[in-house]
Amino acid sequence: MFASAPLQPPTTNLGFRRAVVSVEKRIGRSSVITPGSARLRHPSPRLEAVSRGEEQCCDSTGTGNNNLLSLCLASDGIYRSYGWKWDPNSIVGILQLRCIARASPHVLSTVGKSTNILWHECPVGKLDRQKLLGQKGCVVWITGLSGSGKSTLACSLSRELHHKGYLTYILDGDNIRHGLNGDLSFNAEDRTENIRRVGEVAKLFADAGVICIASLISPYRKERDACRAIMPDSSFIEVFLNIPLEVCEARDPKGLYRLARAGKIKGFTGIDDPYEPPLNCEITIELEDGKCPTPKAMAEEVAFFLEKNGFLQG
Ligand SMILES: Nc1ncnc2c1ncn2[C@@H]1O[C@H](COP(=O)(O)OS(=O)(=O)O)[C@@H](OP(=O)(O)O)[C@H]1O
Ligand SMILES: Nc1ncnc2c1ncn2[C@@H]1O[C@H](COP(=O)(O)OP(=O)(O)O)[C@@H](O)[C@H]1O
Repeated sequence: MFASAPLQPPTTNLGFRRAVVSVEKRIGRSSVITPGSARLRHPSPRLEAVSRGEEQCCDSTGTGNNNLLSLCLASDGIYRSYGWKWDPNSIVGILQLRCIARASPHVLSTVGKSTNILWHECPVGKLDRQKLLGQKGCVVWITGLSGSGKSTLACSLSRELHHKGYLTYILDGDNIRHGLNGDLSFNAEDRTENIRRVGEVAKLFADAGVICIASLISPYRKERDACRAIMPDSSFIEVFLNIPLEVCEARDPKGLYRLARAGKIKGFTGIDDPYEPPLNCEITIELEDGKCPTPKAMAEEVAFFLEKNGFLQG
């Protein structure tokens, strides 16, 4: 059941600090093979940190071989790992490793232009918040042309989930540009930054346990994929509103296509600026018999996906 291939001493990436982990002993029915190596049996485990006592939990992703560990930084400055649930829906196995890391607890780091910074952990973790809310934080990322119905779907989904007792929050491109991203234009560089920032904010909402609905054109595949990449496994749900340009243009609720066609807006998505459709998104919504599904039907499709994938339980 457990592959016997020797692993590297698991180097657990805590983002700003790297801790070389040596396995101390095996507890329970899972998976430590030899000192200095550990292997988890689930091919792609979705690990959730279980916060213990007064220790601080660090969500972390191990490198290589699916060798994922989450570590707790205890007050004595030693990292230890405890029991993890594999899968939030069905506990197919409890891993109970006990690891000790040789690492300094106070390693300052540099991220971009931020020097000498230290990540602070809190004993109240994501799992605790999810239990409290009875849902799992995630990002529903709605992408599509202007006028494709992103805001309509976002509102409809939010309403549907809210009525069922789930906490949602919408990050709408138009709205965010009224505040946080008001310094950004629509040139490629600024759109990239727009998407990056919304991705980071969405990640925080998801970490808070909220079902975060991000609706922005987000025309570039690379940037959407980058947002996906910063999210924990499978909690980024990309919804492509694949509504043809002709339909969006006919709707033109803000008159922007008309202005773009008249050359009064330069670099308008779909007219003289590119839109790169997703290649591998979770949900695609498109015309059926030439008609767009109703906002309610679109929302129900997304809500069904969330339900089926365990996001609507703590
Ligand atoms: N040049 C150009 N191209 C596309 N859209 C434009 C442009 N200029 C202004 N608008 C208005 O801005 C809204 C899109 O903002 P986003 O933040 O979602 O765009 S992006 O993701 O940065 O591409 C978009 O809103 P939606 O129609 O809701 O998509 C437009 O109202
Ligand atoms: N499923 C739908 N069926 C019919 N009309 C829709 C649908 N979704 C949106 N619309 C209409 O299309 C227009 C653009 O929708 P909107 O949500 O503002 O798009 P976006 O946020 O992508 O720009 C609005 O007038 C809206 O009422």
